[in-house]
Formats: sequence, structure tokens, C-alpha cells
Amino acid sequence: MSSFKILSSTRVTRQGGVLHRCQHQSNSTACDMMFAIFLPHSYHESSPTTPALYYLSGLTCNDQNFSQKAGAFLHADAAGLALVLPDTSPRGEAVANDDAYDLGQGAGFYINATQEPWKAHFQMESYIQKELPAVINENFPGINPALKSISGHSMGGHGALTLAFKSKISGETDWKSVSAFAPICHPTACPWGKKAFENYFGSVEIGLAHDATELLKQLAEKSLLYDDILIDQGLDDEFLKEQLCLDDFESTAASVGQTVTIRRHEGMDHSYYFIAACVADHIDFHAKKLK
Ligand SMILES: N[C@@H](CCC(=O)N[C@@H](CS)C(=O)NCC(=O)O)C(=O)O
Repeated sequence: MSSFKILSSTRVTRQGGVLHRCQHQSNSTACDMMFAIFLPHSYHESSPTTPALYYLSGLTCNDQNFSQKAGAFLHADAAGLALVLPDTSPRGEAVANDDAYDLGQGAGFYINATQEPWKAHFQMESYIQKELPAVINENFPGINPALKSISGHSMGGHGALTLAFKSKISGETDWKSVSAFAPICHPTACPWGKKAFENYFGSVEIGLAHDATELLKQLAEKSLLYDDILIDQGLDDEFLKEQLCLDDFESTAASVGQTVTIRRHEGMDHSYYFIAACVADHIDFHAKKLK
């Protein structure tokens, strides 16, 4: 029997768009997972036509930060786009954790951990690449399984870029387009990424296979480049220099021929004010690719 449950449903646009908060037992993470899904008013169960944008949140977030702060629903409703909003990690008393905000619960980094005490539950890559899309397709039949794109913020920007690149390289899943808000672009070169990879994989070197700047080279070698990637970045973002390493990604993209539209915004920081200011353009970017 399926463990899937809708815990709450709230109308969030005047046109009739609805936000559902859902829970299910995950095989990948071996615990109950929460996610939210926004369905535009044009969604109909009887017609599998609605495209979906998966949005991956950053450190310390759960499935609710984006819903409450990004102000994206009206624009997604007009574009006829569903938004899938997963949690950032497995959770619960039986799940390993750490006192620091950048490791453990709330900091899953969208990878499959191989090390104790993390590996039993921290399997977020499998969860986002395979299990969650299957749960969405089974329980929301008005979603078109072939029309999905991915975006994210900070740690979630790293997740969006790396999961999109890895799925193209492996040929397993097809994310039609990818964008990011202030992504961690080169995790093997920044403190957040080094700490995560040392703990979850046992070494930073293993993390090279999970680093957007490194994966770009493989994407190019296999002629699998995206036609464009949209990245927004605030120039007053306190994490830009030490943690995000956007310049490394930009120069590697240029050297391998990957087009990236990078927009740098004076005065904007790392917060959801910045995301709210840019989110409509990301919705339009993906909606066009998903037509
Ligand atoms: N120093 C911050 C780092 C965490 C942070 O800035 N998280 C970003 C993503 S990397 C976020 O979206 N926070 C939640 C929010 O603003 O709602 C903290 O301790 O909370």
C-alpha cells in the first residue's frame, strides 16, 4: 500500500492554483519525507500535460522556505507550471545529525553518502533523480512525466546543476533545462563543499564527480551541453567569494563552450528577497523550454 498522504491543501492564487504539502515513506532515504507541490489552475488530473519545475532549497531550509518567501505562485500559475519543492535532507530522531548548520539534517547536498553515520539515510541524489519524480507521476496524473526541469538556490543550486549534468551524462533522466540562484558552483574548492564531501564521501577527491564545474568538462566531452543555463547572483551576497565560486564556473563554461546567462545584481544578497526579485525570469526560462 502506498504511504503517500496529502497533509494540507491551500489555495494560493486567486485563479485557483493550489499548494499541497505531502508526506511519503522514501525507499531511498529510509525515512518519511515531506515535499510540497504547487499545481496551477490549468492542471487537470485527466490530462497529463502540466510541466513541472523542481526547485531545490539551500542549507537550513525545508520544503516551506520557498513557498512562504519566494512569491512565485502567481507567475507559475500564469505560465501553467507546477512547482515541486522537496526537503533538503532526510529527517527524524533515527537520522544522523550534526550541531553545525552545514552538515546533517537540512544539509543533504543532493548526493548519496557512502560513509557512516550518514549513508543509511543521506541518499538525496537517488531521491531527487528517481524516487520523487516517480511519486509525483503516480500521485499527480495531470503532470507530464517527460516535461521536467530543475532549479535551486545555493546548496540547491549545486544540486540542480550537478543532478542535471549527471543525468545527462548517465542518460538516466532528462531534465529539460537547468537554472540556479547563487549556486555553490565549485564545491571541491569551497569550505561548505569540502566539509560535506569529507563527511559524506570520506574525501574531497571523490567529490570531484559531484562538482558542477568539474562535470561541465564531461558534459562538453560527450557533446551534451545545454543550449543555455540561467544563473542569477547578488553582488552583496556574503557567500559569493568564499563559498560560491561563480567565476570558476563561468570561466570553465566559456572554455568548454557551454552558454551560461549569468546576471549579477548590485546590492542583492543571498536571501529570499533576491530569489523573489528573480524568480519570475526563472519560471519563464523553464516554461519556454518545457513547451
Ligand atoms: N548562516 C546562515 C546560512 C544558511 C543560509 O543562508 N541559508 C540559505 C540557503 S544557503 C537560506 O535559504 N536560508 C533560509 C531562508 O532564508 O529562509 C544560517 O546559519 O542560517
